[in-house]
Amino acid sequence: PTSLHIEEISTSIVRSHRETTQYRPEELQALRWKVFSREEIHAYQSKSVDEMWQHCAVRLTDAVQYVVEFAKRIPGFRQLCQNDQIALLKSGSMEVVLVRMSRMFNTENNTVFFDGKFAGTELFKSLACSDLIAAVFDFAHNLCALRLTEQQMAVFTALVLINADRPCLEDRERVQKVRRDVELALSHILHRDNQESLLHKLYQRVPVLKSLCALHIEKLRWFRQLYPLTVHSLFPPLYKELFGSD
Ligand SMILES: CCS(=O)(=O)c1ccc(CC(=O)Nc2ccc(-c3ccc(CC(C)C)c(C#N)c3)c(C(F)(F)F)c2)cc1
Repeated sequence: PTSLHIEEISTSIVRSHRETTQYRPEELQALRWKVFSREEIHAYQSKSVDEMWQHCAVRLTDAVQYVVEFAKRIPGFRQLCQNDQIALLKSGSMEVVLVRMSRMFNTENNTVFFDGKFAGTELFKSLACSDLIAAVFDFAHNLCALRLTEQQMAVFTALVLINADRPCLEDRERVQKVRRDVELALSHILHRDNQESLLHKLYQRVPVLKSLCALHIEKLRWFRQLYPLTVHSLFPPLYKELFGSD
């Protein structure tokens, strides 16, 4: 592909990213000191396990919906067969949500944007998943420290999604072809920003992403054993489709 073609791909992915994030970086920046009061934190901590899980599942599904929209706008994604589009989203959407979380992390007070304000890990106590929450916060903190630009974030998240090694793919070669262009787009952007060293650091973070998603699925299995009806009747259908083992 010509460098013009790669430029076009970068531009289109960056536009798709901007169109599919609920908050602009400057909006998140302006909100960064809007933290929950002690009373508000106490109210979250007083929720029952199943209530808090349901609340978070809804919030997570909102963020995932934007990632589904982002995927559909990545050049070449819609040309993949339906099965492969779903397989890539099933295995990659949570990873993209977690990467995007780094844009809404405040490293100065270790808080993340949730439900309209910035929350620390203690707010999620009633989930009974402190290890998962701690790992999600650590990941967001580390990635936030890399200070990715929106363009770098956009192309990196496209690369996280377009992965030919995912399970249950029918046409791997086709996925690899689409991935090739996204890889070139990321190298092009990092070269232009004179930050080639970031590529290695970003690839180093991918295994942590996988372990985070595996931990999330493990916790969901644990929760579903305790509260089958909550998952069955109160969890968003998309959440169950993407993260439920059925
Ligand atoms: C993403 C694009 S954006 O426009 O920048 C944007 C768009 C939306 C938001 C707000 C937002 O959705 N924050 C949020 C959502 C869910 C969760 C969360 C809650 C619980 C769990 C545990 C599990 C048992 C359900 C997990 C996990 N794993 C994740 C979190 C945070 F991780 F902090 F707890 C924050 C922030 C920026």
